[in-house]
Amino acid sequence: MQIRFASVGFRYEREPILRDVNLEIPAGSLTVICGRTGSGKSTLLQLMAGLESPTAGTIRYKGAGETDDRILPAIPRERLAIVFQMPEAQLFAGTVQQDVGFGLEVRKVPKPNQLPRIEEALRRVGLESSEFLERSPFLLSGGEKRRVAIAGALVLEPELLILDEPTAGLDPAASRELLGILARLREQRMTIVVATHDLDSFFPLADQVVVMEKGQVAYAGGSKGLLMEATILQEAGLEFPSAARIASLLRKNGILVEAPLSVDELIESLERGNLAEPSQAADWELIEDTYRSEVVPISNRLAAPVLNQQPESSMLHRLDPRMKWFAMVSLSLACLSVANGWGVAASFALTAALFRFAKISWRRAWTFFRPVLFVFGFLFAISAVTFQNPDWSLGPIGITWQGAKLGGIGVARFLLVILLGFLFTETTTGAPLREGLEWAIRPLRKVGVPTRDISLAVSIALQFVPWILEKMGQIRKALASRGQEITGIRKWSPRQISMMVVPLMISVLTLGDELATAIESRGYNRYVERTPWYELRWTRTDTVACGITAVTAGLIGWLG
Ligand SMILES: Nc1ncnc2c1ncn2[C@@H]1O[C@H](COP(=O)(O)OP(=O)(O)OP(=O)(O)O)[C@@H](O)[C@H]1O
Repeated sequence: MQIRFASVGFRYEREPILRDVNLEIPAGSLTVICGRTGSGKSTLLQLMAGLESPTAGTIRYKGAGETDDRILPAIPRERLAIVFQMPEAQLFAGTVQQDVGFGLEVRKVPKPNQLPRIEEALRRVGLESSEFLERSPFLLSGGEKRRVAIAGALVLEPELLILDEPTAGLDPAASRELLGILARLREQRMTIVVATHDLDSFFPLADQVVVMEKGQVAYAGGSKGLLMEATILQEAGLEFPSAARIASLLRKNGILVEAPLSVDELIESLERGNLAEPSQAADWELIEDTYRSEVVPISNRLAAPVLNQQPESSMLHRLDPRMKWFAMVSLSLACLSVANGWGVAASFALTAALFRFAKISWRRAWTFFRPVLFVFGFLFAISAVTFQNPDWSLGPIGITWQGAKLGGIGVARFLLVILLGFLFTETTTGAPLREGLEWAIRPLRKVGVPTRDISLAVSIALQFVPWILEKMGQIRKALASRGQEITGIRKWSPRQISMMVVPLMISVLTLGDELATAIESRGYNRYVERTPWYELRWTRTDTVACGITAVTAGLIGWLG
């Protein structure tokens, strides 16, 4: 399958993540996408897999034997498969057979036809079905889990296979096996796109290398061409592949080598042992020189990256955390005390103004609140229902306006408190949040309250919420990539939630375990005084903000 990006742009929130991406992925090729962390590789892959839509430009796909290229959804999504970073965290079924067969189940492939396809997918990734079909995917080794995840992508027989960091975290043997699998898939003319930092492994395999820098394509072309323009790799903050570094060093020391792309090629050319003139040039010049003597490959340096993705911050971000704790608690109490529509309206208006002031994007807030709104809507509905003296009825179910009003106000109060908590965590990072709380509750230490444990637990718990939501988004994308595309309210159906629970619980437990180990390994001791690395600093702005908050909280309390 051939893929063509034409002037593609993308943003999650305000800041552009990708800009003016023009790229062609030839059918049957293996393309390697590299770039420093945060340069937009994973985002590019998700657009390619149709899990996100470009905010500018188009992505066109042309299948084997097709005359015209098409955009999604005219091209069925099952022809594009993606395997995410650390896909093992997204395995969820009880057996390998169920996990690999998930995409077939979703596509309602008849049961008798499923098993041969699952076995074939396992064979393609080098797993013996008789040994693995009935095993739990959670009890496999890291390399085996990753192969199961790839089999889950291959089972729908896609024409395009996208892999994000496929060798990350694998030992050298597992990595080599995975490279062998990809080499075989390429021989079968599958189009493969890999985002990776592991240039040593992928350079020799790549038909095309794409270098991403700050959301733009800095280079797209052959791997030798890239080494001929070695400064591009340097500017993109990437290491040269070891074979290239060793080759240039050997050249410097008088041993001529043909420009190798892999260590194997290097050893082969060394065995031939042609001598070279010693050189005094700089490392990157030597690398360019070494590869320039080769046949001229395709190479095209593209638009110079200009993006600066510094996150925006507001005055709310800069306020002292003690002031923000005070504001959150006093405004939350005021919101909880409102008992009429005016109070509710004023509190929402204030919260909306604070969100705007803090420059929190509506899209992010909406992602956070969607699940909560569903629960609150349900609570509101049941508070309005009555079976005695209804004001209005639909069959046996009656509605009272009084119940609806009281339920509405109750739900609004709690929603406001959650909104304020969200605002607080969005504008305060972990260390200030913790220091501020610890300062406020420190006097309780005298009466034996473990204040340090409490502040640590609260700051971790508050930051767990956005993390969990982000994880849920990733799992939903993983399910969508395997054919489970659910939109609207059905995203929150019991079936959908049950499928997300297993990988989510595994992620939460793993993170909890890692956090506990990290805290322990850093020598955390609740009884020992530690040096804070965030210094609390109260300024005049904080005093003014405190005054405004107190007045506003009083006004809301009075109005409500
Ligand atoms: N769901 C999201 N919401 C908002 N911003 C995001 C989201 N996902 C990624 N980003 C931002 O987009 C930018 C590019 O991220 P991306 O994951 O594509 O980079 P990457 O090159 O794949 O990095 P890495 O090598 O670390 O995986 C980063 O600044 C990141 O913070």
